[in-house]
Amino acid sequence: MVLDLKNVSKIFGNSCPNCLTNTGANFNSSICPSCKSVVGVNSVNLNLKKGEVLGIVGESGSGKSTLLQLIYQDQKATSGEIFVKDFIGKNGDRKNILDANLNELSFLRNSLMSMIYQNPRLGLNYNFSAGGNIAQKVIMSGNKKYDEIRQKALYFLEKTEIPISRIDDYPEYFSGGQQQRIQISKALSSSPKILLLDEPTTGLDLSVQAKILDLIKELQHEIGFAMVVVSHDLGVIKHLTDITVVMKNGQIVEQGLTDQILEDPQHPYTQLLVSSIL
Ligand SMILES: Nc1ncnc2c1ncn2[C@@H]1O[C@H](COP(=O)(O)OP(=O)(O)OP(=O)(O)O)[C@@H](O)[C@H]1O
Repeated sequence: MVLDLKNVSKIFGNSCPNCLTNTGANFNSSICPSCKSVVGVNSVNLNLKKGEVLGIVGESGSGKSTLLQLIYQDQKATSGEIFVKDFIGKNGDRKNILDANLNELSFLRNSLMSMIYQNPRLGLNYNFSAGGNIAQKVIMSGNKKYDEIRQKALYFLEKTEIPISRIDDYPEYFSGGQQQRIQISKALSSSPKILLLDEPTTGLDLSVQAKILDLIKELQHEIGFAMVVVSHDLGVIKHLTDITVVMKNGQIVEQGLTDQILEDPQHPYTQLLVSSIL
C-alpha cells in the first residue's frame, strides 16, 4: 500500500461532537446543524496500491480538493490517520503523517509526494526560471549534485516537450499549457511515489488538455508512480484512472473500477453525476 487513509475528517470552524454524525450524504448537507461548522471531509477511508491511479469525482463542494490537500498536508486534517509508504517512525513502524514534524513534512512533500495544481502559480515559483524550479524541487528532495540536477532538468523538460533552449526563461513567459508542463516536470523531478493532481487541465484549451492528459498518462506508465486525480470532468477521469471514488457532502458514497462506475453506477447520486444532471 502506498497510501492509506483511515477515518480522515476536516472540519472548518469551531466544531462540536455532532459535526461528523449529523452531516454527510444521508443528511444532504455538509453544515453541522448544531454549531454551523462546515465539514469538508467526513470520515474518509481510502487506500492506493503501488502504481495505481485513483480518480475522485463529485459535485462542487463535495470535498475533493480538501481531501487532496489533507493528503499533501496543505491543510491539517481535524482527525484520522494517513499513512504513506516509506514514511516510518523511530520504532520502525509506519507513522501517521499527521504527526510529522517540520523535517518530516518536508521529506513527505519533497520526496515522497508531489502535487500538481490547477493553477500553475501554486506549484511554480515565478521568481525562478523553468530550470530553476526543477532544481529547487530536486535540491529540496536532498540531491545537491549540480550535474545531476541539470541532467534532471534537461530530461524532464524534454519529456514534457519544453524546448531546452528555454530552460532559463521564467514561467510567466510561457503559455498556460507550457506552464502546466513545467509544473509536471518539477513535480516528477524528485521521483515521487505518489503524484496528486487537482483539476490538472481545467481552464486549458481542449486541444492542449488532450495533449497534457496523454503526457501524464505516458509518464505514469513509464515511471509507474501512483496517482490521485481530482476532477469534475468525467472525461479526464475516464482517460487517466483505473479506480474511482465518488464524493458527496464530504463522504465517499461509491467506489470501484472507473469503467464500472461510469458505465453502471449503483448509487443514485453517481447516476445523476454520470448523466450530467448535477
Ligand atoms: N478554508 C475553508 N473554510 C471554510 N470552508 C471551506 C474551506 N475550504 C473548503 N471549505 C468547504 O469545504 C467543502 C469542500 O470544499 P472543496 O473545495 O474540497 O470541494 P470540491 O469538491 O473540491 O469543490 P470544487 O469542485 O468546486 O473545487 C465546501 O463546503 C467548502 O465550502
